[in-house]
Amino acid sequence: MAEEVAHPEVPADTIKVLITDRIAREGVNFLREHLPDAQIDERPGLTPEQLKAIIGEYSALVVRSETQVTSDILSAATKLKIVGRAGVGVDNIDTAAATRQGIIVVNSPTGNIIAAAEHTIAMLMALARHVPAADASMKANKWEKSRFLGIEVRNKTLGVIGLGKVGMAVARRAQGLEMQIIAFDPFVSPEQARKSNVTMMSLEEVLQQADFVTLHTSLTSGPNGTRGLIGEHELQLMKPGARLINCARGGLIDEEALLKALDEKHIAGAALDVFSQEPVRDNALLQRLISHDHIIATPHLGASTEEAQVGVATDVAEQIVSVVRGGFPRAAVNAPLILPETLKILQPYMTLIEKLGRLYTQLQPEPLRKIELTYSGEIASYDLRPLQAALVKGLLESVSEAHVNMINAQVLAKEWGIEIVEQKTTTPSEFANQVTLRVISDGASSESNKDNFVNVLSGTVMHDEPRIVQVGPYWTEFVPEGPILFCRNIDQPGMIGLVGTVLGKAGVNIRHMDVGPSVRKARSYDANRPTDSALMVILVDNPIPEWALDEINQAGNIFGVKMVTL
Ligand SMILES: NC(=O)c1ccc[n+]([C@@H]2O[C@H](COP(=O)([O-])OP(=O)(O)OC[C@H]3O[C@@H](n4cnc5c(N)ncnc54)[C@H](O)[C@@H]3O)[C@@H](O)[C@H]2O)c1
Ligand SMILES: O=C(O)[C@H](O)COP(=O)(O)O
Repeated sequence: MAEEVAHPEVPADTIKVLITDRIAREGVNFLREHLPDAQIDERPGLTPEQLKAIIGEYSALVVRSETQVTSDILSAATKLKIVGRAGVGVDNIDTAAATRQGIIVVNSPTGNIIAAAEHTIAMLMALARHVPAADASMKANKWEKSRFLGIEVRNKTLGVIGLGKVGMAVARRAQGLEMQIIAFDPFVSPEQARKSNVTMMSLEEVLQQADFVTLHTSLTSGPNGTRGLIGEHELQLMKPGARLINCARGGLIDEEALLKALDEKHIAGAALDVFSQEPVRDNALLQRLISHDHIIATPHLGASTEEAQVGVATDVAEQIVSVVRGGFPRAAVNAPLILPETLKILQPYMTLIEKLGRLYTQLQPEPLRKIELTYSGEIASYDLRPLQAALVKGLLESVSEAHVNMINAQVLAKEWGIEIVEQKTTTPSEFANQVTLRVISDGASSESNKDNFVNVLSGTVMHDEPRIVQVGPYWTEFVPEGPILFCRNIDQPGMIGLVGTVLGKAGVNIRHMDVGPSVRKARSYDANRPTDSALMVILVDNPIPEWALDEINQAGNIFGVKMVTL
């Protein structure tokens, strides 16, 4: 049974941050200093069951590589906004599940590069000179000078697999040791590598030519993933007597195959900081591996320097403070990066487009198939992903339990079978900047349904305030806010008076009213225009009683009234 966090005096809306792996004090202090009203709980060593039992209380979770943030745990994380990984690798976090739930996952992409690179060099030298075994021998009161004959690394070839941030830092340091560097990384161009005196080759060539092979790719699954990148075949390709180093991720090496290659003395040794299961304690295969004479093992210490731990902890703490205060993270693993300046410009359009979505679902509650979103004017030149997210939020939140944000909008739209197609033109249309939705719904009855008139919704922003300017086939202009009555009628004298009288009788105050002709007519005055339908948009101060809606609906020449709340 999970131990409850006892804070009975804490108000219900207090922000709570849970830290489940040990992080540097500086990170915890940063959180306490910048979120003075928040409750910061450090609970290292929780079992998955204990974590699941309490995670529902928290807005933010901070982990390193030990806590497994699985989809099962996230399913209980109803208030969670952000998972902060104080480090680089996020393979212990189910980011797909977090994305579906709209939870931001952030990491510290650069905080521990040097630490990891230096540990790799330490492993390289330890392998070359048998440092750990010699030390153990000394501690056993022996003096085995001739047993520990080493090799020099100068003029040897180091094969780097994964020439990213850590891989490149290792390459630079190894060049300082006068090693030749060859590398395999399908995403790095030979020209780019040449500038750093690194020769790119195929994986096979690197394995065949290197005296030391060091792994620095992230761990990914799937057909082109890196899981099991170094298996029996690859180990056999390595030069006889070569040495292997892994300070990246355990799953990159087939550990059984490695044990075999060592037992057969095909390779001379391996240095491992990471394992397919961590901690390795009760795993028989890993126990055999780490106790092998030609293995040097460390318990995932790559990032364990004072400097790196302060760096990653404060990096993640800063992002948590920003996100729980409604801002944006610097290094989100699952969110688009939108600059604050851009976001300021987009904000009123986000409100507008969310309201257009809400208006559509309330006027026309039918399953959607496709939405064509057209942006015209200068607004079209911005990164508009937040607007698409706002649309999905508007469409779905009034009809479902979904909590939509920039993280999960695309996934949710897909789950609901909604295809969103964007068109952008910087040439202004009717207004300087305009957003128009064209909706293709699933309703077979759409054409025949007399209430179905909302296939187009359009809006703009004036003085930083959203305005809806077209609803279906009608021109209009109103601020989408609060309870609004939509009433379609024959465009003839007396209709406004009729509706106004009923509302007066019901004691409903009209805040704003707009009567829009059909778009087939010009917005300007034309005494000879033919009789047509019109749309009354009536913003009211209080909800209209049912009987008053019925009375308006049943009056002659009115074909459809609908109340919405925006
Ligand atoms: N032991 C530790 O404590 C420790 C510390 C820091 C980082 N790491 C791990 O080190 C690894 C590298 O970190 P990084 O910050 O350099 O990441 P990075 O993303 O900067 O670099 C990874 C590189 O791998 C390359 N790559 C991807 N697929 C590949 C493949 N199939 N074959 C070869 N290369 C491939 C990428 O193109 C990229 O250049 C990660 O797994 C990270 O989790 C471990
Ligand atoms: O991915 C990382 O940042 C490293 O593997 C470090 O992991 P750790 O924070 O658990 O030491």
